[in-house]
Amino acid sequence: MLEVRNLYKSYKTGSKIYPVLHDVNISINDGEFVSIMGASGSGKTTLLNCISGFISYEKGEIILNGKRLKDLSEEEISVVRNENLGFVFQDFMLLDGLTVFENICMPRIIQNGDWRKMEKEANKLLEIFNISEISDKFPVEISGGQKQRTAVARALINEPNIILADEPTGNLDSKSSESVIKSFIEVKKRLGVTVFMVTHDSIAASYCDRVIVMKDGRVFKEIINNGNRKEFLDKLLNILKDLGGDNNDNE
Ligand SMILES: Nc1ncnc2c1ncn2[C@@H]1O[C@H](COP(=O)(O)OP(=O)(O)OP(=O)(O)O)[C@@H](O)[C@H]1O
Repeated sequence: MLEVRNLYKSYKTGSKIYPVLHDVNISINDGEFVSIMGASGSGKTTLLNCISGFISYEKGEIILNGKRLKDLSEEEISVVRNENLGFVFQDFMLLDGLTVFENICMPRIIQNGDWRKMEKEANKLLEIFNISEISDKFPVEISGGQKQRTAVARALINEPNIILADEPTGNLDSKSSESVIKSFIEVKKRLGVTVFMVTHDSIAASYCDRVIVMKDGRVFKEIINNGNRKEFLDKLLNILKDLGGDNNDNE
């Protein structure tokens, strides 16, 4: 369970203070796949970075697996980050000199984990994401979609229960985007992992259980997917149209 309660965050530049998040309240259930959308500058990445413990905030609470982030030391936050969270970024962040298999194992190698257990888990992830055949290839030899699926597998090697993804389909064509989103659905179904994704891609968001739309640092609307993806996408597009601005890459 991930909860954000009455969150306020501002940035200070020189003597000026720029408020970015105002009284944000979000609650995400275990195993839910939730997207966060909204115009550029509405505070989506800031919210994700607060949840990751990468940046501080002035007021409010973030509760991850029952732990209030504010009560934790830097060291304890790092432990939560390593054990409970997996990260996926727009730019994949794979190491060019390592194969797909080695990239996936990297977070576990850093932790000096049990090699045989790691190998077994990496093989399971390769199979889930349909990348077993490219496990010995290097990032330069694979497609964008395969790179991102490798990155999702890497995010899961330490068995987190929450994946935080910032624009995971931002650098992909529509077919590769779909393959990445389907990998998140697999993650949710087979491993029960919660996925929280920032995106401008309404097609990608239409696969989610719920979409939270932000406007000017506030939660503007929440839309629940009742199972009809086409209907959900139409609803989403209408809300984004009402928002105006550059909030939708698919229009
Ligand atoms: N480190 C920072 N220092 C000062 N201001 C910042 C900083 N990071 C972000 N901002 C400002 O905070 C606001 C929210 O930024 P944020 O990146 O969270 O928005 P976003 O909704 O993720 O935007 P985008 O969709 O373009 O990625 C913007 O006005 C941005 O300029």
